[in-house]
Amino acid sequence: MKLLVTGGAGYIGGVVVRLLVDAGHDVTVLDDLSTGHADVVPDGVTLHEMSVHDVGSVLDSSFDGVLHFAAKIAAGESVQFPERHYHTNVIGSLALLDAVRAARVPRLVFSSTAAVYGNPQEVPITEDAVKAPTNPYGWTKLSVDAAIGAECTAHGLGAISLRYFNVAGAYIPAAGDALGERHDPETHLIPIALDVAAGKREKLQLFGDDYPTPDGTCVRDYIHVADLAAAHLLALDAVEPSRHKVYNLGNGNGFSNRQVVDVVREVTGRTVPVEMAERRAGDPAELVASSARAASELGWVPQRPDLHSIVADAWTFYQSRG
Ligand SMILES: NC(=O)c1ccc[n+]([C@@H]2O[C@H](COP(=O)([O-])OP(=O)(O)OC[C@H]3O[C@@H](n4cnc5c(N)ncnc54)[C@H](O)[C@@H]3O)[C@@H](O)[C@H]2O)c1
Ligand SMILES: O=c1ccn([C@@H]2O[C@H](COP(=O)(O)OP(=O)(O)O[C@H]3O[C@H](CO)[C@H](O)[C@H](O)[C@H]3O)[C@@H](O)[C@H]2O)c(=O)[nH]1
Repeated sequence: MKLLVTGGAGYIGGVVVRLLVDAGHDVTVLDDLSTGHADVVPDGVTLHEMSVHDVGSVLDSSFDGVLHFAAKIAAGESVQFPERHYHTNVIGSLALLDAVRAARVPRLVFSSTAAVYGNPQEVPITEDAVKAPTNPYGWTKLSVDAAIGAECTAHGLGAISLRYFNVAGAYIPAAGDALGERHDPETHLIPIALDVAAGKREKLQLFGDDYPTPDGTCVRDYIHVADLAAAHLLALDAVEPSRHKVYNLGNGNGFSNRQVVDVVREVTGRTVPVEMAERRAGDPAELVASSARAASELGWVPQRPDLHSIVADAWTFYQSRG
């Protein structure tokens, strides 16, 4: 298939691009490099360095599908600067839908998120659970999911929203460069904890220990980036015209922030000094996925569900970067 990948120079999009190219697809990347890196895009893949708001100048009827990763991603930032998230995630995605409609591109795979659920009434969270985001980031993704659903009904697009839980780890291929998280500034727990383990930061601040969870810190469900990426290839094959399908992607195992730090200590063999800090605004207490629908309908089976291997791959990548 001829595919456009927005955000394909980013952490997750970059791994998906690699898998798509390996599977023989003809891939084009659109990315403004605001958080991504041009060196992630493989040789032979065209990179349009531009904003998703201008995607209409690139997309034409020769494309068979779009995978849409380009977004602002930090939930905490979205509380302080909601306008950034609405501008990129909502207005940018509406520009993409306009371009998809104009060019009659038949397939869309969208990066949605566990943040659409907010504080769940039950865990594990199924796709039918109540959606009550606790931060603007989650609201932007929920509103785009709704816009995509309406687009499919009205105009015949076939789309899949993949609701990722917490993506972590690195893609370590047998040959070629490894790909992992390189956000600047970094906001995610695991890469920050690795920074502390490596001595690049003095200590890890843990945001809140008074949540209604077993040890008081937030609980998350970590999914290996390579497992997550594999789901996108399955989704491309599962798209059906005029339908919008939604799948949660996680391992179904919750780890508290303290437990994550313990795993980082075990994997690295280093000390990770921790300092308790205030809650970070917008954080839901617990996000753990039921991915039963993705298993039964997409045939998706994570190959690296163990948090130790996820952190070990992140550490291998971290060390490879010196
Ligand atoms: N990382 C996670 O745990 C997680 C969890 C759930 C959902 N997601 C979603 O997955 C997607 C990818 O996340 P990621 O972790 O790879 O983040 P990332 O920041 O590494 O990648 C995002 C990419 O989009 C690009 N981009 C941002 N704004 C753009 C714009 N206006 N125009 C064009 N390109 C733009 C960035 O340069 C970057 O390359 C996002 O949509 C995010 O919301 C991520
Ligand atoms: O220095 C830090 C960084 C994070 N945390 C805590 O670690 C947990 C995980 O935080 P992350 O920032 O790593 O991830 P989030 O759960 O906030 O969000 C991530 O996963 C979500 C899905 O669950 C989203 O889609 C989002 O894009 C992605 O950033 C939270 O309780 C957070 O407060 C700390 O205590 N200290």
